Amino acid sequence: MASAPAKAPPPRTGVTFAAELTFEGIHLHYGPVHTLKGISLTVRAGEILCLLGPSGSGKTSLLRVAAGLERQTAGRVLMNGREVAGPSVFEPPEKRSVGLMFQDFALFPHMTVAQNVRFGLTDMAARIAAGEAQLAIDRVGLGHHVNSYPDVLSGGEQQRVALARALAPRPSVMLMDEPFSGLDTRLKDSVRAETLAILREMRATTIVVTHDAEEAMRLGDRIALLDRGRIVQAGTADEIYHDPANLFVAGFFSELNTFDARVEGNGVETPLGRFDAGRHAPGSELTVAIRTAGLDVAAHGGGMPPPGTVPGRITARRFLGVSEQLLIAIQGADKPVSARIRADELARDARDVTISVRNGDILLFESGRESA
Ligand SMILES: Nc1ncnc2c1ncn2[C@@H]1O[C@H](COP(=O)(O)OP(=O)(O)OP(=O)(O)O)[C@@H](O)[C@H]1O
Repeated sequence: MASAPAKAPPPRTGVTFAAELTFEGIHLHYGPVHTLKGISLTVRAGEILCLLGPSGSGKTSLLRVAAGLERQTAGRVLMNGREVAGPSVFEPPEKRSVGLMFQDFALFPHMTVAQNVRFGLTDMAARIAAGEAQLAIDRVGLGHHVNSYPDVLSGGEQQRVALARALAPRPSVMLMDEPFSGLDTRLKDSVRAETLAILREMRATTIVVTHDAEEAMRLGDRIALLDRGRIVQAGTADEIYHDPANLFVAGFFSELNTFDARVEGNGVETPLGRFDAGRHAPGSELTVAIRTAGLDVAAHGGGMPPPGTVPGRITARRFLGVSEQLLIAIQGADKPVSARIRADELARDARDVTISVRNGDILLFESGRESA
C-alpha cells in the first residue's frame, strides 16, 4: 500500500499512508542478556510516540525490532493488523515501509544531497525518483543545496537531509533514534519544531527515541517510558506528569525532594509539613515526593512563620537564567531541600526564608513497591 504506484505522477503533497504499529509481548535476548521483557504497545496511525527511558532501557532495541533490523525472541510485530514479524514470519526492513533516521544522520559523504535522498528510492523509475527526492528536499527547505555535499552543510542542515532521505519513500512508519542529540542546544529547538511540523504534515506514524523527558513532552502525542526492558507507563505528557505510576516515572519527569513517612490518621508528616494521605491507609509506609518547582519560598524577617509554612535557611543558591536553584536547610531533614524558583522571585540577600508546598506538586508512593 505504501510504495508509490510507478505510473502515477508524484502527488503534490508528500502525505504517507500511515500504518498502525503494534508490538505484542515482545521479548528480545542478546545471548544471555534479556533486553526486552514483554513489550506490548500500539502506536496509532499518524501518531507521534516518544519512546523515553534511561540509557540501556531498551529503546533502540525496540526500534530495531520494529524496523526488522533485529528479530525478537518471542512476540509479534503487526502493521495495520498484518504480522510482519512473529514465530513463523519475518519481513526484512525493505518490505516493511519504514523510514529510519539515526542520531549520526549516516549521510554518505561522497554523495550530494540529491544523491543521498534518492538512495532509498531505488524501486522507482529514475525520473520519478528524482522528482520525489526533489519534493522531499524542498519540503525540508534545502532546495538551494541539492548539489551540495554533506560536509559543507551545518549540523541542522545535515539533519534535514537525513529527514528528507527517510521521508522520500513515504514510509508508513518513521523510526527515529535520538534524531536531535547530535545538534547543539541552540539549534535543537528550531530543528525539532521544524521536524515536528513536517512529520505532522506528512502524517506518518512515528516513533522517536529519546532519553530527554522534556523533548518527549514537546514532541510526542503520547510517551512510553521504558525501564530495564519494560514499559512502566504509557500516556500523554499530561497524564504521566500529573499521575506518575511510580517514583521512577515521577523522578524522570521532575526534580524531586523525597521523604519517608508513615500515614498517621489521614495524613503524613514530613519536614515540609503535614499532607493529606489521600487513599493511603493509616500505617502505610510512603515515599513522599515533592517537586522542587512546587515550593514557594519567601524571605522571612523573624518571628513566627506564617501558618502553612516552615522556616529554613538558604545554604546554597545557583542562578540558572530563567530559574534559580536553592538549597535550604530545614529542621527535621537530614539534608537540605532543593527548590527551583523564578530567578527574580527572592531578594538577593535573603538568608532566612519560609517555605510552603503547592498541593499539586506532592506525590505519594507506597514504599518498596514499583507502583503507586
Ligand atoms: N548487539 C547487542 N549485543 C548485546 N547486548 C546488546 C546489544 N545491543 C544492545 N544490547 C544491550 O541491551 C540493552 C538495551 O540496549 P539499548 O541500546 O536498546 O538501550 P537504549 O535504551 O537505547 O540505550 P541508549 O539510550 O544508551 O542508547 C543494554 O543493556 C545493551 O547493553
